[in-house]
Amino acid sequence: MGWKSIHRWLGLTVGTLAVVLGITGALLAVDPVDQAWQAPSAEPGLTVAVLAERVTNTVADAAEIRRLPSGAIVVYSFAGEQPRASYVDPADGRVLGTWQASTLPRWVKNLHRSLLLGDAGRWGAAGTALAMGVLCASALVLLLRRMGGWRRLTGRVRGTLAQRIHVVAGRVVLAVLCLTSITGLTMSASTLGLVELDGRAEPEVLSVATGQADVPASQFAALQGIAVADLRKLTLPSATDPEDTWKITTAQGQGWIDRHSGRMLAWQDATWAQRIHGWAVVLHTGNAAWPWAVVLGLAGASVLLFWLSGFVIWWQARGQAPRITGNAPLAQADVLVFVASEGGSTWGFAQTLHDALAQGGHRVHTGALEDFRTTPAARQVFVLAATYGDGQAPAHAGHALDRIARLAAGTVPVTVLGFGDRQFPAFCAFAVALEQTLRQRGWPALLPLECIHQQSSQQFALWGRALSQALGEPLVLEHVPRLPHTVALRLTARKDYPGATGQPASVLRFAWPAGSLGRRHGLARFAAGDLVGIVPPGSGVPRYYSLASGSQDGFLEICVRLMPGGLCSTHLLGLKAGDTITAFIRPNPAFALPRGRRPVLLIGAGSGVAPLAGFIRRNEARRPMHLYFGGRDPARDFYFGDDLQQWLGDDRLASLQTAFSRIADGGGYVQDALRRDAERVRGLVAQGALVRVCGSRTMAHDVARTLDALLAPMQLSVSALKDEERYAEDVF
Ligand SMILES: Cc1cc2nc3c(=O)[nH]c(=O)nc-3n(C[C@H](O)[C@H](O)[C@H](O)COP(=O)(O)O)c2cc1C
Repeated sequence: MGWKSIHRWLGLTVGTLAVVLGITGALLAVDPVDQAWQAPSAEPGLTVAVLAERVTNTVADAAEIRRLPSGAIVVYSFAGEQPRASYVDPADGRVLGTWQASTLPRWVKNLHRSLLLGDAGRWGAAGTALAMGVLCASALVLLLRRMGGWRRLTGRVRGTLAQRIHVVAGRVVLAVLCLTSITGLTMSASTLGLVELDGRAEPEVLSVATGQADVPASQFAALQGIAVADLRKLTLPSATDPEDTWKITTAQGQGWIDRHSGRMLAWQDATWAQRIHGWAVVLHTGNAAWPWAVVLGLAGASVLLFWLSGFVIWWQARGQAPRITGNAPLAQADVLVFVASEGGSTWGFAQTLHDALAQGGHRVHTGALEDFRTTPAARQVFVLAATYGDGQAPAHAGHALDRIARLAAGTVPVTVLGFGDRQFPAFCAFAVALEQTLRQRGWPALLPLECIHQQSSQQFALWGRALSQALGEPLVLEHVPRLPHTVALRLTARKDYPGATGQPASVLRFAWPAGSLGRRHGLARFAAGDLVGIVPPGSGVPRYYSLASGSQDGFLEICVRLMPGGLCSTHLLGLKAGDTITAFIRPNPAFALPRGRRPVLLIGAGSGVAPLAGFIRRNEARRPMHLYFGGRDPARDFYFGDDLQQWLGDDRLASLQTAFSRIADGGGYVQDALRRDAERVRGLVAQGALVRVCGSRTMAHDVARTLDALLAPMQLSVSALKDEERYAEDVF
């Protein structure tokens, strides 16, 4: 069982009890905070001798003086037969008011300590604390794996909202939760009698009358050397027993003092078990320092957040869990498909491939990559591998690469298909490593490695076409991902362009429905650079377009170029004002522009200028934004051209450089414009500029190569900028 399973199942089961302990713990943290405000602490340097004198002067029948961990002094006395506990001011011994152990109902403490089940419940609570410890340890392993090691622990967290909440909260409170479970276990060990704090007998000592007048407490030599800061409790001798002694307990131990002479009669050092227990209590309850109690309270309350977000993560993963239908037995299959997936989506693609091949008459077996093997019956092997944790394998396939590297090469072709995201510097790194290892070992391949960006169904379908050709069989890979809730959007305006190479294009503006999914539901907020998924009629596969507007603009705008034979672009370019489309929003947080004053370098080609135009439109703060636009012909594909001129005029756009490749003196490609402006580009990067690139994959690749060359003298590269989260691409 891996760390992930341990974490998941412990979290889902014992996690519910941990929520009870967390919430009650958070409530109990109120007490130390409350007590810290009730009474003052002793002045620094005050000795127990002086304190005892002051208190005995004001409280005639004082029986015991306690210093609470908060520093407040409480005196226990008797009013007749009635025991009483009062706060006193250590400055003069004045009684300040009645002391109460807790302002909370007793059952809260009992619920926390024993789940309201008495002794059996104490074992239950201890077991839960142990489970919390294991949850924390597994969380640390998973956190490091997810983020790609210690060095990246503080990096940006990616994933769904629930995943981000779980990971970010984990980074903040994991250490505190670990500590509370360890200290909780330490305390349970003594409450349950597993550890004896002090097995020694008390010394048999008595006060001896000297015949002279008794020394007053303020002159007790034994008490003069002890600061109030070290005091735990001071028990006064009984008024009626002349042989009774004073007894003092401090963090260091306990001592017995002659009531007549004030001499220390006996002293016992605190045992190690007592000292450790003392620290555990302080750290677990926060009773010695109210700010720590606040931290503990927040950490306790966060357990509920972990449980809820963990539950959502489990629920979502459940929906994507591998459930391959129609799986042929391994030994009989002529096609084997092996999958490495963290979030589960790659299994969906595997199922699509599986079904298409099975429909073509193949016997297909699909399994997890850690079970990689070939069989005598296998004719083709496919490996579908996602990359995680900044270039690493998904957790379940952590050892698969090493295993494959040790296998003797077979003769059956093994084709790798990677799944990743270009926003990561190590794009599809695990698939690349698999491909390299397989080729180095001598395995043949039917097709070279292909990497699918952001789970693109279109890219997968294209790979399917290449596969169909290579196999010499008809094969269509139409992967229909699970779609989120969609809404109908109504076209309100369009601006048409002749487009380059005879492919007309339009900027389409849709009204954003304020009611159903719109602004009133915070969930549906979107920003320029996010994606709108459009489901064309007659297909379940959405096509994604980058948004040129944000919800604050009050409309949704995209730039669409007609793709020859393209179902969605044909549908969109055929729309008239008033027609509707079916759509949903897919956030693209890695491409979003963080707020700030840092300059922004925007590089876009063709319809790729759309999200960049959206950034400029919202640049009300007039941060310096510089746009490099690449097109073919200003008369045909200068999308947003009029808007850009207007934004230049009102300073939303600081500068605009264009390059048109199909006209004389047009300036070539956008990367040529960057090269011409090398000094300026370096200057902007030196000022901390953020870079956003949007356009075709080839264009993004050429821009990255150009910038690598331009930045080399600064010992910088595109990959270094990506590491610093200053460089993001949106490619299609
Ligand atoms: C936390 C996290 C880390 C990721 N790290 C990388 C990475 O280093 N390189 C990459 O190309 N993709 C990375 N991705 C993107 C995933 O590989 C991509 O979304 C993939 O399609 C997920 O497939 P799965 O759902 O089967 O796990 C990461 C995604 C997440 C959530």
